Amino acid sequence: MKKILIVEDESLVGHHLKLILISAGYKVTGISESVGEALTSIDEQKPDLVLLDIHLKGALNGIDLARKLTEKNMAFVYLSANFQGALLEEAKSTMPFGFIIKPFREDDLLTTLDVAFYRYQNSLESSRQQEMELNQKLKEIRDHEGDRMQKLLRIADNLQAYIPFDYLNFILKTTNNTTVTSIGFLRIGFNEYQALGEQELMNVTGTDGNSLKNIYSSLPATNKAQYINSEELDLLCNQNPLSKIITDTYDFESALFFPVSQANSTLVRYEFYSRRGNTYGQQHVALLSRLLNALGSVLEGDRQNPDISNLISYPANEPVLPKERLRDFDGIVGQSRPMLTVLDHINTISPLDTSVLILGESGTGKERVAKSIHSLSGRANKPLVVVNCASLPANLIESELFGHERGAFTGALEKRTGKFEMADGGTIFLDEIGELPIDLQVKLLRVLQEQEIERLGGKGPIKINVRIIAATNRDLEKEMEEGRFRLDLYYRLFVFPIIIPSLRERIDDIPALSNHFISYYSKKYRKAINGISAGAMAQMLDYSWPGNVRELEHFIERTILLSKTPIIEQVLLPKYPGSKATEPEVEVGARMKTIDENERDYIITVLKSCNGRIRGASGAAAVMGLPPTTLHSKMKRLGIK
Ligand SMILES: Nc1ncnc2c1ncn2[C@@H]1O[C@H](COP(=O)(O)OP(=O)(O)OP(=O)(O)O)[C@@H](O)[C@H]1O
Repeated sequence: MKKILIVEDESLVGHHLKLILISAGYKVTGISESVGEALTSIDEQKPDLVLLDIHLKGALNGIDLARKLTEKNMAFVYLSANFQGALLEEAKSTMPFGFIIKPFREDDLLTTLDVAFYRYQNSLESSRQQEMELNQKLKEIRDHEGDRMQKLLRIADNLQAYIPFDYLNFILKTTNNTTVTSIGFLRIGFNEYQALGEQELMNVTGTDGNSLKNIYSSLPATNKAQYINSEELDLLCNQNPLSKIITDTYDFESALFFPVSQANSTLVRYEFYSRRGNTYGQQHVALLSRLLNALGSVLEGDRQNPDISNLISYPANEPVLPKERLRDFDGIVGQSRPMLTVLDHINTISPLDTSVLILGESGTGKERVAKSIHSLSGRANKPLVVVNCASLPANLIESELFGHERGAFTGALEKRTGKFEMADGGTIFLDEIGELPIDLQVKLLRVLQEQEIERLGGKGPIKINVRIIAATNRDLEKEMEEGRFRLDLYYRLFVFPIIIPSLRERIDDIPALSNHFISYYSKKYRKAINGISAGAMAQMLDYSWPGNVRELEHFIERTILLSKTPIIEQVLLPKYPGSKATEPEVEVGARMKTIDENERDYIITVLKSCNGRIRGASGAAAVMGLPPTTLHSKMKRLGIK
């Protein structure tokens, strides 16, 4: 019997809830009226889920309690009379497993709990599975013959999907245990990193050798795990000069430190840094703690040769790639920071069988992401069936999805296999799920729950094994409020959402996407066009792209068709966002710039848009998709200072 704790300061409501839950077959472990009471009760009774009101007796409220429950990895559902604006946002940030709005209908309460248990179980299972995989990976790294730099790099690369970072710094001790040094990996692409040993650190931070030695020797010994966010990071930097130079150089906003005592005592601490605020929490510390044995022995093989002088054996400043995990995301172009987060999510979710909900404006690449998840999953050799729910006439959707028997309705002359059956063993991609009529949403929910379908006019249910990926550009929360989308279906699908940013939010991707489409369409239309001028690129970077990548793609296609020069010299985009793009005009007979002149202009424009920064995820090299050293030599050749 599942156990639920009710946290509610109005005793009438509390007792009413208790009666409903008991008659639905739950065990109610108690009714607490304050956060303190609730925590004691949780320790004693170990409920499976907590149903909590936001307003409680005492100084702390339900959101404070929720934060503690998140740290304990416990399931909880909010219950409140008002979730408005900021309060709702704050409540959502604690990642609840459901919301119930007072007054509620009994049915809605029970469905929400049912869904919450399902989601909790699902997230638990996927995190267990991921943890097992990570443990296994760390063992493989330990047993693998290879140099230490590759080992550290592979550790960093494997941790990325679980603990996102822009920089992972390993603090290490030398053989005699007296000298400390560090090796850091700065993320510059999906699985591309810039290695920073002592020399590189001195170069990028402008610190001289003696100062760096002093910094290392004065590093505070941190023996406990800690995560640090925003303002606290400044405080930490005051005490930790190494964190200070790293944070100042790369504008980090949060950090997580985790000490590990390595069997051969060479590795002392993992330091994760992120440019996003509030990236780290108790769940990351808990994960690292569970991996402590694996992390503690991962460099064990180096016991015979614990000298770290061979660490920096790579050509300095060249990006390093781990020898495995080279992912091809099925043609997804873009390495901007928001896009790297999307790629990380794809990488994590693909091997699991969980449903995925892809959210994003029209033309952002939702279908492309769905294809990538399918092709990276264990179902890749089975079909991926794409259904656009918006383009099907309402009266045909059901037979289209579930199929029909001959004679099931007037006009059903032949038996028809539905899309779900076609996708058996594979994946179905339900695009524009927000358009699905409400009665079919119930049927879809049943497919998700029971993994079976029923053909129209059929004799009974048919078992199927299909993974569902759904996508929408609608605001589903608003659709639910207005009664057009079912809450239970939303939560079933929302187990793993992937949010694709609009192109406006990742302008760093515009050069790479443009070059990709230029090369694709110039080949397709057999035109010798191989680049775009700096001025034209600057205009493209300035435009707001309301139609996102699709608009960019169509624009380049038209430009290629009309262009008469080997380099696209000029583009004419609307001045006001929202107005229609004008067709590009091509200069005829004008003096053409040389390729070098164009390259020079392009590099200068990108450098300007990156505030002169070359390295780093938002540096010019990353924007152009070049290693920083290559960019340096190009700049030297073209006389750019
Ligand atoms: N990151 C990307 N890299 C390469 N091509 C992309 C990328 N994102 C989108 N595209 C291309 O842009 C076009 C639109 O993408 P897609 O159809 O996946 O968008 P969508 O979000 O599903 O749109 P809608 O909501 O209108 O269905 C496609 O031709 C797709 O291949």
